[in-house]
Amino acid sequence: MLRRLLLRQARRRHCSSSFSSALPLSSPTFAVFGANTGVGKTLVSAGLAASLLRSHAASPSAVLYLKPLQTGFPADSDAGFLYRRVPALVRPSHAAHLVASIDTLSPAPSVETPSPSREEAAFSYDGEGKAARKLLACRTLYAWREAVSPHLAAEREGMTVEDAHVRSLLAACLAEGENLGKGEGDVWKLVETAGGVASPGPSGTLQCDLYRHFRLPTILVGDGCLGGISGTLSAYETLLLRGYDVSAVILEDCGLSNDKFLLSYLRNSFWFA
Ligand SMILES: C[C@H](N)[C@H](N)CCCCCC(=O)O
Repeated sequence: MLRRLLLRQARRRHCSSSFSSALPLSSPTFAVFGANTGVGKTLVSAGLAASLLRSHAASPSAVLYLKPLQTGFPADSDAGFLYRRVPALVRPSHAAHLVASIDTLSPAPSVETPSPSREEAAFSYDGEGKAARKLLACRTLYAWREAVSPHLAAEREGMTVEDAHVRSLLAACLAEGENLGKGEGDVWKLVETAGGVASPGPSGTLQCDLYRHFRLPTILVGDGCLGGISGTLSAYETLLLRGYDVSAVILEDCGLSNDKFLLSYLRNSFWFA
């Protein structure tokens, strides 16, 4: 259901910049933004990747997960989380052969890079019928050691990156991802941002501005905890004001029914009209 909704949104995407027009519409591509850090963007990305890869149809044949900015690395590695956890989530499903890979393109000099810098693992699942081959590629673009905001890590660790470089490396990875499926089925792509919608990137530019050029349809991971209604609405409106299409708002249930309030508020709001 969510997949169908996201697919419809991806196809409705307007092509208003050189980056977005370069992204083929056959590859549903989503930005995953959060109302704050720690709200579960990586869990949602992992769940989405697993549910796409569980499909026993040939398509989608691949999921490309990109984490453009990772701090706290390598202890914090959202790409690592998907690489380790998604194969286990695929396991109970249908016949499939999954190849998962992980790599990091540009770690700061202060980072102790895992060795080898690229890993790959293959999984075969028992099941009936013809096994569909699937790929999961998890990639971190820039990584810093300290678990702080990217602008601060960049300053402290002497690796600042200009916005144009972040964008062009991201664009190159998205374009390269086209070859993942080898034409056997759609390639879905997820771009998980760092922290909240307005958390700064390495140059200090807010990430909601940094990635605006791509015009990616967006999944907002809201906050189901106390204070999360306000945080989620602020994040949502921050995205809408910048012209993002927010395809879905997903939040953890912390027992406060934040989802019910948000749904009823948004249904009656100017934004939803
Ligand atoms: C350390 C970990 N990687 C976090 N997700 C980074 C979050 C940065 C948030 C910056 C901020 O908005 O104050």
